[in-house]
Amino acid sequence: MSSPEYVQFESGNIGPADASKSPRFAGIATFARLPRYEDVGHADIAVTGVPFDSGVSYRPGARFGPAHVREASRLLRPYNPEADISPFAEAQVVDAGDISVNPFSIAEAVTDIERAADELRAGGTRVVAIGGDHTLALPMLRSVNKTHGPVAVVHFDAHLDTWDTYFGAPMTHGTPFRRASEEGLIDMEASLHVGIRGPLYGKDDLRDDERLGFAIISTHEIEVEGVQAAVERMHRRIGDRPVYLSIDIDVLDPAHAPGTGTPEAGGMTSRELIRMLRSFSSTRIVGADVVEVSPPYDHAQLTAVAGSHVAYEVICAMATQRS
Ligand SMILES: N=C(N)NCCCC(=O)O
Ligand SMILES: [Zn+2]
Ligand SMILES: [Zn+2]
Repeated sequence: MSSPEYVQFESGNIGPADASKSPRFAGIATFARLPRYEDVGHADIAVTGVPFDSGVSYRPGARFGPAHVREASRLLRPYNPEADISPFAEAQVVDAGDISVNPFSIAEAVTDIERAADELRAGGTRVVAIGGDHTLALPMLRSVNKTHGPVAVVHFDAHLDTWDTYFGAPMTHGTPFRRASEEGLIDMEASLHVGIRGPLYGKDDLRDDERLGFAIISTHEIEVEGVQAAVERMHRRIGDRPVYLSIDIDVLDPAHAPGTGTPEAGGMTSRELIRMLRSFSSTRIVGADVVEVSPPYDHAQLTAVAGSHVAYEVICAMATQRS
């Protein structure tokens, strides 16, 4: 068994295994069949898995998300015609494997994730984390903050994730953005949630959320005003600030992404989400995550295909920018 033949671009970057030379269904899965970090030794952008779901409040399983997304990402191709970019030629993109996270202690796992993100980011590499549950956004933001200060968080999700505690636990998948706001990690003039919908605990959730520094573009608003109007409003708020993109796959309707822990009816289509993500190509993205893919509730890789394409679009938007 030989190792796959990677594409060598004129830019010097090493791309994915060549699907015309080694079948895309063969070999150990890396994201988009990219080389592993250790095969290249440096990276502009690193995809890393965070197999952690001890922060979920309902259905578990997202710990298996990274492996599932990698499997479904085998079919991604190296040229994105809509964005007119070959992301893996423009930037050296690698799969950095999974972060070793403690499944029995959320506090330790959060420390593990922050430390691993710090190490990956040390040489200027930008990290795209594949979850895992949404708890991981907190340590990712803590890491990014050390370089960039408070960033514009653009958070695609059905849920606010600015709740306070569950059973007294401060770090869960429903609370990362409240903690991040309290710690001064977010730019309170420029952060927003996109795709919010579904029942809340009460009106105070919205009052708290606003006080914590978030604006909301709801799924309802996207439906009534249209995707383009939502994109324009989003970018008016972000301006030219550094952006951290956090994408909970449950922002999609359960018809597009059934494999997730806390599904809510009436969500966006994957087409709408991809269109919104493409608008970030002119934005300085300093880090990103794609979270909450839970394979036990998935069917026919629907959610993993959506997750892998979402991560690919984020990489495309990042690839022409320098950190
Ligand atoms: N981050 C996600 N996916 N869900 C948060 C739901 C929190 C709740 O149980 O109300
Ligand atoms: Zn959610
Ligand atoms: Zn979430």
